[in-house]
Amino acid sequence: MAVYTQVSAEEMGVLLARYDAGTLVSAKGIAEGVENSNYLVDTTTDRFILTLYEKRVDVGDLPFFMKLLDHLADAGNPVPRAIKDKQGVQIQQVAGRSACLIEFLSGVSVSHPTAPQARAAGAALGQMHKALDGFEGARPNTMGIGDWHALAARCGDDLDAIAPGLGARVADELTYLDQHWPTDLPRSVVHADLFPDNVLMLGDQVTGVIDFYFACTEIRAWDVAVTHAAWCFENDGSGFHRDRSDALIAGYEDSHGLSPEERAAFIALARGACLRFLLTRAWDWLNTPADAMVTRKDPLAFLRRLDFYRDAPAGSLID
Ligand SMILES: Nc1ncnc2c1ncn2[C@@H]1O[C@H](COP(=O)(O)OP(=O)(O)OP(=O)(O)O)[C@@H](O)[C@H]1O
Ligand SMILES: N[C@@H](CCO)C(=O)O
Repeated sequence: MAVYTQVSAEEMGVLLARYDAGTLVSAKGIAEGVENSNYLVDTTTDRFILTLYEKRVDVGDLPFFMKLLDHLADAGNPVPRAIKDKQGVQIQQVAGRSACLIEFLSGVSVSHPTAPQARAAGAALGQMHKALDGFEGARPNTMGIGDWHALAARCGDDLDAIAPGLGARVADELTYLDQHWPTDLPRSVVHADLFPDNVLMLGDQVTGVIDFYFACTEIRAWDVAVTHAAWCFENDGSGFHRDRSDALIAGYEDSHGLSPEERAAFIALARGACLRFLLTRAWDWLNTPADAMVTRKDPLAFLRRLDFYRDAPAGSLID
């Protein structure tokens, strides 16, 4: 479920009156997602998403996210803008939460991408990276390599309760990444969470890229590595799909491209991507009661991916 905060029809009506967006016809809570409360809002003139920002989004970051989405949309990327009210305001207060009325984009997210869909996702990522070259906004990555030691320490011995030996495996990986993490690759603002559930598609076309709430300034190729780890395996981390991998990288090459230095660092970046999601999932796993309404995501799905990248011969994935 992802409706933590209830919004009454009266509150919804008061909100819509601030906009040139028609009057309320219906509003339904959206079940998908775990971070924020989302409603599908139909008015007499249009359809919108109403997002209320919950615990994980720092409201101080919202102006950065709005500027980023406006910049990407202006450059022709299929990302949803936050609608401006009659006064030009994008960030509102609804039911005690910061909230935005957001453009609705059509399409559905795929759970088992085909190679053509992976290619389209790679191309969409490259187009965004092109548009972000020179973008002036910046936001530190709060889930980057500098944060993984502390996150692992916070999980502590409980990692072994998820899987025997996981704590030692994480410690070894941190040592490897500290020694092999690239320091001189180009950086830019990146999406940082381009999983299939954050890409809306119609057939093989990308119709929407959503959920920019982890967007940050990072090594640009890390975004490719995150996307690769998210798209090229079975959801439980087993079964690497070589066809999706080739297609994803070909799509990215079509629209942006990787330098030889980025290619050389790709496996280390992908191992870092796996560790990031392993650790954040492990933390959530340990701190979300098993009977909570939110579905916990399996940290071991990223341990399996990590093992795959660790064992992949250098240059075997993207050459
Ligand atoms: N602009 C949009 N247009 C159409 N549908 C959207 C849009 N934004 C969100 N959705 C729908 O709402 C669902 C939840 O949105 P989202 O993934 O952003 O949730 P979240 O809780 O913020 O994040 P997370 O995926 O990290 O849990 C999406 O799966 C999608 O179906
Ligand atoms: N996409 C992430 C959740 C957001 O960080 C995951 O699947 O673990």
